[in-house]
Amino acid sequence: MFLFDCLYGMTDYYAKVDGIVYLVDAIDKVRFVESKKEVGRLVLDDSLSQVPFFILGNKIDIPIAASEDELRYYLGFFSYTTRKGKVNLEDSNIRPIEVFMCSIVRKMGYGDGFKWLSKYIN
Ligand SMILES: Nc1nc2c(ncn2[C@@H]2O[C@H](COP(=O)(O)OP(=O)(O)OP(=O)(O)O)[C@@H](O)[C@H]2O)c(=O)[nH]1
Repeated sequence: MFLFDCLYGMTDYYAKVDGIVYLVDAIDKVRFVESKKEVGRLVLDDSLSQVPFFILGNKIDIPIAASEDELRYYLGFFSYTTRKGKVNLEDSNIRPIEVFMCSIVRKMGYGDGFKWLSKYIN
């Protein structure tokens, strides 16, 4: 099961969650503050602490879209992501977390995110 986007009131389902995908509109910069709060809430949720998490910044086909680094910065993940290779989690408490950019209408980018996520799901 994946948690997709912000799903308030779904804590009953958290025990079954294999991965979290949080979709952000990369052109709606005014709402980055709201996204930062929601992402922070999910990241700090103890019941999801081992769950791989990726953020998808959508609409990169539009020139004013935030870049990947901007999104990392605005969501508070600049030095916190685990990068796109696979991290060995066995000897650490690191939780896989990463940012990917995509354009859903152009059908590009999100596949990389799901491939990355699949490395951490048994
Ligand atoms: N150019 C472009 N447009 C997109 C993309 N993804 C969605 N849209 C369009 O953006 C418009 C608004 O859709 P969303 O951004 O999903 O908005 P929403 O979820 O309905 O509304 P909010 O939750 O308020 O953001 C629709 O017309 C979509 O077709 C994309 O990757 N690129």
